[in-house]
Amino acid sequence: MEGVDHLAFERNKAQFDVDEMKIVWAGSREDFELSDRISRLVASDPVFRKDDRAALGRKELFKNTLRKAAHAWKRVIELRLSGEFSALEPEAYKLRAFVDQPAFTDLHWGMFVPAIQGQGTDEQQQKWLPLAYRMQIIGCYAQTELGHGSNVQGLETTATFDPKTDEFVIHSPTLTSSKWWPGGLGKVSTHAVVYARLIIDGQDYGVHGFIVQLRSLDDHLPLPGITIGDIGMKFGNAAYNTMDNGVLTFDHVRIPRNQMLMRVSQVTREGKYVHSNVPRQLVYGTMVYVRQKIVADASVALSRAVCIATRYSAVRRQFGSHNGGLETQVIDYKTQQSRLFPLLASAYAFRFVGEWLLWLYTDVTERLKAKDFSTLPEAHACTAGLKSLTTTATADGIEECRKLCGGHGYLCSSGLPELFAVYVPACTYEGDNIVLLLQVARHLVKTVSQLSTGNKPVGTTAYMARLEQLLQYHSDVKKAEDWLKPNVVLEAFEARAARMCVACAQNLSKFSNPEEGFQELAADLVEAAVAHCQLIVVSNVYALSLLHKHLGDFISTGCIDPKQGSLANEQLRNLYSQVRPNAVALVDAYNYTDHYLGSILGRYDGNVYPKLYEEAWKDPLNDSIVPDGFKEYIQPLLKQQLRNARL
Ligand SMILES: CCCCCCCC/C=C\CCCC(=O)SCCNC(=O)CCNC(=O)[C@H](O)C(C)(C)COP(=O)(O)OP(=O)(O)OC[C@H]1O[C@@H](n2cnc3c(N)ncnc32)[C@H](O)[C@@H]1OP(=O)(O)O
Ligand SMILES: Cc1cc2nc3c(=O)[nH]c(=O)nc-3n(C[C@H](O)[C@H](O)[C@H](O)COP(=O)(O)OP(=O)(O)OC[C@H]3O[C@@H](n4cnc5c(N)ncnc54)[C@H](O)[C@@H]3O)c2cc1C
Repeated sequence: MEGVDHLAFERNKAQFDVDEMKIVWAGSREDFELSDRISRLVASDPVFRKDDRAALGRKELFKNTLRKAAHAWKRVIELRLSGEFSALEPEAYKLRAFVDQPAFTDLHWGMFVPAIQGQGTDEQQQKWLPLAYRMQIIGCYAQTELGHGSNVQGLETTATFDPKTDEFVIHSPTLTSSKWWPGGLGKVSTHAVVYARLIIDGQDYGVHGFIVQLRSLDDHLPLPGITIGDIGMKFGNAAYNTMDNGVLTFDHVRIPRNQMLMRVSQVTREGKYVHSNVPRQLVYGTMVYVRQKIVADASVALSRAVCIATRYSAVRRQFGSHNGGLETQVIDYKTQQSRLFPLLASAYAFRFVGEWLLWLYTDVTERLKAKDFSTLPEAHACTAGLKSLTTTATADGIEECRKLCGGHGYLCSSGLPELFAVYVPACTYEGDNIVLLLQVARHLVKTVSQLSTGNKPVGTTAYMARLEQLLQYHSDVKKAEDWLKPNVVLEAFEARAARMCVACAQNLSKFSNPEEGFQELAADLVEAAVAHCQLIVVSNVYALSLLHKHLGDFISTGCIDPKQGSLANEQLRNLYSQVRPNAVALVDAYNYTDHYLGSILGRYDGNVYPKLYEEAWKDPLNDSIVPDGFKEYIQPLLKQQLRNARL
């Protein structure tokens, strides 16, 4: 029934203050009030309706996205939600909150602007950032090519310095050098930060960033020498098809020398290459920035799915009726809890580890300003590893939430198929998850190999300093509640990670060619990297469900024995019983509007069945009783069969 809260009985079970938890989830009371205000504005604005996406064709879908993005920008300005232009991120995130689907603005604010901020000189920032902040130009991040994405050093686009004219000539020498994938590139962006091989006097200086104008600011047509378009439909119906991921080729396009991003390296008027004594990897800085943002994104995406699955699990009843009484809520089945509650915990865990990663990223950014590069390897390893870990867990978690909702989870009106289709490329973009874990593994093996030189590991590898102890470690857990002691859990995770890293390092040492060994042992190295990254999350937040899921590692590395593993599982069941009365309240704390969730199963009021039934009839297929095509194709067949039967 309208207006009735079918989940009130669940909400009354909460054993904590939901309003306080809303502040915790939002990060601060100010952030909560702003996000609450924006989400309600969006929900009440017909421009931001989402229920029509599945029925729109690609062109209408994209046009509608442009309309939403333009309206969102106007509303951000009208409502004075736009802080000082220097306060970049709130703009980006406010726009995303309004538009709430992949759009060119993600890349303008999320990559084009940060690339100029991180790799542009002060003069270049003063010239380009005000144009970008006011959206007088629209930018994208054009790095990936048809032939190379993971291997950035393999990019083929060239930027050849011409001393006669003081210009770079940007060119696509091969088909595989075509820029391919950049979001916002296909139909909208007027400019791009293009990553290309710097060539001076025949010498290749490797990949650098260049600001290139792609389209006229008058008629939006591609400039001379530029061939540009969309790469075509992607996974899912609406999903990422609201984004114009593009293809771009250059035919000897000339740009002024001062459009090479020159904070890290410079080219003088005379054509001399100057590489100030900073790590060349600073050219990758934008990717590091986005990877830490993607960890925060993971907590949002996973919490949306968990909110839907938790509320529906409390509404759905199946079996268990006695004497005509109510059937059992599926959330009370221990199997449902063992699948759902770890995801509920993960959403919170990723939210908090994302805060920690933002602190780490901010710290390394401040250090870089002071030419302190000491924590750059740690920042790279943590952003790469946590981006990989959280996106894999979130993509798998959204799919699990669909399954937790049974058949109705497969309906578009559940919101889960669209959420999954939009989310899963996160396991690939901003770095393929396996490639990134291999980066973490390199960092870990290097750390272990340097222990013998007296090099003291710091940051998230500090536990390696206690290697002797960790290699002797065996948990002294004797009863289930011992697993509630944070130090008991932490030591087990440290020992597991240390032992897996040392085992890899020892096996690598058997290879005369280290690179060959690394390739041969890559699968083991990835597992060791996962163990290390899970330790980072655990040391910042949570554990037991991970320990249970990876029990094989803990037992095979001798950290715990099977009995202790079963005690952990027993304690996990006890914890599920403690979570159960708070489950609905814990997802209410995300403070998501029904509009934002876009899910009938996840409605705040739990009024699922009437709304599911109502929604079905809106499908265009129900516009006619007899569907188009039936009389043309099927009825003749039926009649023929009937005639044959009478013969
Ligand atoms: C509104 C805000 C929105 C924000 C978010 C919105 C969501 C956006 C949606 C979609 C965006 C998607 C955009 C993209 O996909 S952009 C393209 C992304 N591409 C990649 O991520 C490419 C991945 N590949 C790489 O990063 C590199 O190729 C590499 C795998 C790291 C290898 O690089 P390279 O060959 O140069 O390096 P080596 O492996 O040989 O290592 C050499 C040493 O360099 C160190 N290193 C490597 N990378 C970094 C780094 N980023 N920072 C610091 N140091 C780095 C490495 O550790 C080695 O060090 P050592 O000491 O061992 O020598
Ligand atoms: C939705 C979406 C949006 C994107 N947006 C942008 C954008 O705005 N700008 C941009 O520049 N790019 C963008 N990209 C491109 C994206 O960054 C790349 O696709 C990503 O970096 C992966 O690279 P790849 O496609 O070359 O994968 P590949 O590296 O070809 O991966 C294929 C397989 O090879 C494996 N593999 C590769 N190298 C190794 C290795 N050394 N060891 C072991 N296994 C390996 C991978 O694990 C994977 O299983 C986007 C991609 C998507 C899907």
